[in-house]
Amino acid sequence: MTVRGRELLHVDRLDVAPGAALAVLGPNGAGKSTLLRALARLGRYGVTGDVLLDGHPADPRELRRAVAAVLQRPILRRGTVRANAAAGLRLRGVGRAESARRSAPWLDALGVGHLGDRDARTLSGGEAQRVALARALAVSPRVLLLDEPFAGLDATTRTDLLADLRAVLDGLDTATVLVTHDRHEARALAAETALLVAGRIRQLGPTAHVLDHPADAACARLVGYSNVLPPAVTGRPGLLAARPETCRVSTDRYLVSGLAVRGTVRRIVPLGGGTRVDVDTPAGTLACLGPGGDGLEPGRAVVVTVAETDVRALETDDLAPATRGDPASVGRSG
Ligand SMILES: Nc1ncnc2c1ncn2[C@@H]1O[C@H](COP(=O)(O)OP(=O)(O)OP(=O)(O)O)[C@@H](O)[C@H]1O
Repeated sequence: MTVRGRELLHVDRLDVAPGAALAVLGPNGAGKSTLLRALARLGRYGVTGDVLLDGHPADPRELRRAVAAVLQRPILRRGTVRANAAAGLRLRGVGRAESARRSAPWLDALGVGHLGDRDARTLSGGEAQRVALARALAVSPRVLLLDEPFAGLDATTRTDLLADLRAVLDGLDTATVLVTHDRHEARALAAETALLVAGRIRQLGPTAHVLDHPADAACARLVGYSNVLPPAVTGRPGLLAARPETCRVSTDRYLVSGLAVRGTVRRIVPLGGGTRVDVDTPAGTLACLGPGGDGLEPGRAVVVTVAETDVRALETDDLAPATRGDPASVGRSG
């Protein structure tokens, strides 16, 4: 997919089966929204290739009928919640009474049936997003495109909504594509996950596997294995990666087992449930997330340690952040 000759997205193939959910996880600017626009054939882009429905190339009209989308900021119209939930069906030419009858169960399924008479513009962010989802699902879409719909919600609201949506989708034949930069959303909603970096899919497979066995440094950072260690530091072949949650800061000079990297404390960052200690090492700054930073101060010589079971070996040795135009290399994992 190109805009004015610049390639924004280069995806060889991406399949989502009826009833399945695929998460596309990528950092800001990776091309996630562009991918959804490509799937719905929206916008003025140069597109090479096809969007297939049931194996047949679909034209923009067919796609408009088959696809429903929910965006990060729900666009609700003036009027009641009930009228908003029915709006998608009304747009497709369904009569007023029939639209109301068919959309009401979706408001119930998403836990906002009791708000039917409320002015939609008085809803909280979480409630509004539930109404937007009900409106999308009411048209019985064959394809549901979700563009970071949970991003603006607080953690509890998001967790509840993800669980409710997952339960609703489980009973449907709808193929769902969720784009997000949050790996927890991918885990909560999708059986398969694709990692999109700089417009290309770098890894694709079962969500649990992709999130725990990143293929390269860019994928590792995306799924929370943000401490990437080159051979020069570990003395082992190939790149290794570890999650900050599994890295410990030790003032002990001797390590019994696992991986150890010497460094000096850069700063200590108190967080909600613990402390992050940033340690400057020859591998760059490593983050260690744990219960406390007691007895540590900036400048102190320490050792960052990781248990062997928490270290992941990356498939490629490319340390450089991915840039647009990299050759495509898609790891199918799992
Ligand atoms: N119409 C356009 N014209 C020019 N560049 C565009 C256009 N649409 C998108 N881009 C560029 O394509 C890249 C991908 O944009 P996109 O919005 O798809 O990223 P994203 O992964 O959804 O990011 P975010 O998480 O920040 O929303 C960005 O560099 C963006 O500036």
